[in-house]
Amino acid sequence: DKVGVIGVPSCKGQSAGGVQHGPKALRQAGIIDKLTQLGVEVYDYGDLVFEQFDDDTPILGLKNPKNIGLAAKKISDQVSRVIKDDQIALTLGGDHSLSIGTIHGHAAAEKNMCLVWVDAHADINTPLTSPSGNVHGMALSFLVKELKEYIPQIPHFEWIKPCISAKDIAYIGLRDLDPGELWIVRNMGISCFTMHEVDRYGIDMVLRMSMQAINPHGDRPIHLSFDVDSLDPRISAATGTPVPGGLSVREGIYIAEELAATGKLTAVDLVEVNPLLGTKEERDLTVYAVYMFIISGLSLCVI
Ligand SMILES: N[C@@]1(C(=O)O)CN(C[C@@H]2CCCCN2)C[C@@H]1CCC[B-](O)(O)O
Ligand SMILES: [Mn+2]
Ligand SMILES: [Mn+2]
Ligand SMILES: [Mn+2]
Repeated sequence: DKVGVIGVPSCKGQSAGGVQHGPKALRQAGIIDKLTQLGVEVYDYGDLVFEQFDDDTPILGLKNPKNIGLAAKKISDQVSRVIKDDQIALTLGGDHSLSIGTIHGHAAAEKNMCLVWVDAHADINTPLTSPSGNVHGMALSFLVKELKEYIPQIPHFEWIKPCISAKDIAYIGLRDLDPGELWIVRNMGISCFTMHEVDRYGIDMVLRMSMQAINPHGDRPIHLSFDVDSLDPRISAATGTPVPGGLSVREGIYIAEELAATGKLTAVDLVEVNPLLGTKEERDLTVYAVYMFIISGLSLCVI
């Protein structure tokens, strides 16, 4: 397989400075060199450049609508192009609001795609249920067809077409949801494997149940959106919203390997690495965990 790497130095979906340096930190870890050494054909599209707009007033509490809405459009177009070029779109973030663009772009290129969201959080607050106004916690609400009636008109978001159904999504690693998200996940029937299910069934069974739910015939392109805060903070402290009791590195790697082994992995987001948070050791460990995650997975794509 071929892999197209897209850097997205986004930070406006949340409030901790530094996450925009995630792409640089992941590149410096040597992801591209290692994949190349392993025989993966890698195309590096560099980092997307986003025009900065200072006149960006919050709307209904949602912060940075203009910057995020316009950035997401660029991301969507780029991811679409990469997938249409028959490459796996590997997006290096940046905060999780970038997934508005990557999932929208993936669906534009592969309308039958399905989504595995690995995260401590559901990131499905609507602008009206969000406790923070940070778009990284709302990304999915703009994309899920069944939520359309609950989403108010947001300037610069009008171009976003909901492109995925609740039944096409599987969550893994959840352990910190807001009340509005809990209602949505329960009432929309989204497959949800929290850390409780990971403890109870083990990661292999959780993956089998996830695929049974969203990709039973193994014919659908898979979008894997990986928030580094899905991992336990002891191995991924350099992130904006850490939550105790997360996945081990081995569980994370297993997810990447199993999804890659399906041969249907078509897009991967690596998000929320913030090199400015935590000590140097914590940063290096966080980056290394993401490196191991992606190398283990994509190196299987060579076979
Ligand atoms: N649901 C949230 C939102 O702001 O919407 C609230 N939460 C922080 C809050 C801290 C106090 C205890 C309850 N949680 C962060 C999350 C977004 C994470 C976005 B991600 O991309 O990092 O997953
Ligand atoms: Mn998270
Ligand atoms: Mn997230
Ligand atoms: Mn986070």
